Order: sequence, then C-alpha cells, then structure tokens
Amino acid sequence: MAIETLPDFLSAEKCGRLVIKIGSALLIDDGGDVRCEWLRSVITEVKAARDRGQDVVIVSSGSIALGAARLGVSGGGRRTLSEAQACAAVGQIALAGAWAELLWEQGLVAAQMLLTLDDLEERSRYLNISATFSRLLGEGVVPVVNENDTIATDEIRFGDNDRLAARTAQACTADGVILLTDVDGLYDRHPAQPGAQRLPEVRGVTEEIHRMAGGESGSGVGTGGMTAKLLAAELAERAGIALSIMDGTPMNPIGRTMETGGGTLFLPKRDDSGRRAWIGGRLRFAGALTVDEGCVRALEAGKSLLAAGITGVTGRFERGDVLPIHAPDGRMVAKGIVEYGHEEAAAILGKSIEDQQAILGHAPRSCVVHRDHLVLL
Ligand SMILES: Nc1ncnc2c1ncn2[C@@H]1O[C@H](COP(=O)(O)OP(=O)(O)O)[C@@H](O)[C@H]1O
Ligand SMILES: N[C@@H](CCC(=O)OP(=O)(O)O)C(=O)O
Repeated sequence: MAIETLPDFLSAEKCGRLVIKIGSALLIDDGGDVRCEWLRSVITEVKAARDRGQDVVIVSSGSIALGAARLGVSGGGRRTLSEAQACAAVGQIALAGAWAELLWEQGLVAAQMLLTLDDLEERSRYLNISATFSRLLGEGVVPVVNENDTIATDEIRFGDNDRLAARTAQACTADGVILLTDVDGLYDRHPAQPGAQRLPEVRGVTEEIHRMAGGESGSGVGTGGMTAKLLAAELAERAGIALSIMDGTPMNPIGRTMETGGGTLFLPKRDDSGRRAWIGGRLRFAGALTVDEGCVRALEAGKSLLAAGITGVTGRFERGDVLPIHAPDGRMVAKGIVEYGHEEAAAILGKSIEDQQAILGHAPRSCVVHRDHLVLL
C-alpha cells in the first residue's frame, strides 16, 4: 500500500520506512547553537513513529552553520570550499553529539552515516550503504545522515541535503520523505510575493512546477532553496517514493502539519524497481551518448539502444557505467547502463550489427544499452 494522503506518512502500513530531513535554519539558532527544545519535540515524533512500527532515518543539515559559529567564521552560503569543510568538520562532531544525546534521552540509539554523492552513485558502495541501513533499522537504531562535507570536492558535492535525502530514501528503500523547512510547502511563486498560493498536492514535477521556485535560500543559512527541494521531489518521484515539504518551525512540526493540513505532498507517477530507480537517480556521468530522432522514437517505444542510432559519443566511460542519452536537440531523454567502454562505443557508432564484428574484432553485444537497463525521462 502506497502513500496517497498526508496522514499516510504516519501509518506503518503505508509508510513502513520514513526519511525526515531537517534544514540548518531549523536546527541551529541565530547564536549558532542547536535548538535543543525544538529538536526534542521532533524526536518525540520520531519516537512515536518508531512505537507505531515505522523505521525512521534522519537527514540532518547544520554542521556548517554550527561549525561556523564555533570558529567565528561568517559569510553565509558564500564560503570557500575549504572554509565550509573546516566548519563542517567542527560542526559535525557537535551535531552528531546533540543527536545521539537527545535521541538517547528518549530511549533511541543513534548511528551516524556520512555520505557523498560518489558513495551513492557507485553501485557497490550504494549496495553497501543499503545493507548498512537495513541492518541498523533492523536493530531499531535511528540513522542520522549528513553529507560527508569534509571530503567531498565541489564537483562531487550534493551541496544540499534535499537531494541527499531523496537518494538516501532510495538507498534505504523508504516509502516517504518529509523535508522539514521554514516554509509550509511549495507556493506558485516566491511566498514573499503578493498573491502566492500554496500547492497542497503535486503529481509529477513538471517544468512549470520548477519555474515556481526561486533559486536562493530564504533563510540565508540553508542552501539550495526551493529549487533543491523540487529536484529532490523529482528524484523521489522517479523512485516511486512520496515526498512532503512541511513547515518545520513550530514545535512538533509533523503532527502540527497534519492538524493544519498544510505542506505540499508530491506523489510519484509510477513505481520503479530499485535498479531502475538507481539508474534514473544518477546525477554524475563519465560521458554521454547522442542519438538520432528515429532512435529517440525507438527508445520511447520501449526498444533497446542500438549502435546504428548513435550519432555522438563523449567522455571516457567503461562498460557498466550509467550514461545520459541525448536527443539531437540536446535534451536528455533517457539514462542507461552502457554495454561498451568509450573506445568501442565510438568505434561502432552509427554501424549496423553486421558491420560491428569486423570493427570490434569480437562478436558484438545485442545492443549498446539494453531496454531493461534504460530509464526514460
Ligand atoms: N515557490 C516557492 N515556494 C516556497 N518557498 C520558496 C519558493 N521559492 C523560493 N522559496 C524559498 O525557499 C526557502 C526554503 O529553502 P531553504 O532556505 O534552502 O531551506 P532549508 O534550509 O530548510 O533547506 C523558503 O524559505 C523560501 O524563501
Ligand atoms: N551538509 C551541510 C548541509 C547543507 C544543506 O543542505 O543545508 P540545508 O539547505 O539547510 O538543508 C551541513 O550539514 O551544513
């Protein structure tokens, strides 16, 4: 049974596993301290969920804001990478300590998991992370996840924990994600603008929906703003996971949203298997394929990708990598696991299957991307 309404997030039947993401502005006060009383109220809600039989995974921001205050570093979101990393290193140890202590106050055991984009993109590490989640949740532990900011380079950083929450939800096979933030959902324009209306439900994050988000964070403490939350909603949607943006500012924010009927609920269009979700959720690529119009139509009709339809190969990739597949106008139409490395793919580009043996010097594979390993976008 899948989530269909807001109260379903609190049902062990419909939402056996829940990810709750908490933004920096909620967790850290203006003086740079953890808002302990508020956090205690959230943990009460985590405890209630556990008592109902739901597994809960927390994605907690706040290390940079916490560390910056302790180091006396200012600069909001405009810090250099090394500055942000130093702040994160100082802040994370305090943040994890606060979580462990306050969860323990209510009889819950915390575990820390620091992840990077690379960890979630590389299949074997992704599977290890999934296995660790499964074991921890089986033991009744509450994993607390954050980005491993101290080792992530700019290129491989998520930079915002909204997408990290969606990818974490995939990795731990969650049914729902709650993003607690400082606004009670998605508005049709920036909420500060006159006449802005909240959208209670969104089924399918379209271009029109993306245009509603102003890029900047409102608080000046968080990163990514609504744009990042919509990207997260899109990742969740593709993985068949429901996601809700809720106002985290009051005490007991989840219960409060249920009472007021606030928030925005993003519902998935279709269900995807774990493997397809993993392919569709990939964000970094070692290369790319461009195909002709006929090939785009064939892919949309559910066919595998043949070398004959490929018009361009870029990057240095290996067999087994996930690549984006672009239409002639540059639009990304699909992602899929490639059957050849970049040299062989470039060599057989545009060739029919009959011509490929002589070029490769061995029997060709039936296709370049098999339809079972292809996700249309
Ligand atoms: N269309 C929109 N609807 C709601 N909020 C929006 C919209 N466009 C931009 N925002 C801004 O996004 C902010 C939330 O993002 P952010 O500050 O990054 O939160 P967090 O720190 O919780 O991740 C809101 O406070 C609001 O100022
Ligand atoms: N990993 C960073 C989180 C960055 C981030 O996404 O912040 P936010 O937009 O407040 O959720 C930190 O702990 O400070």
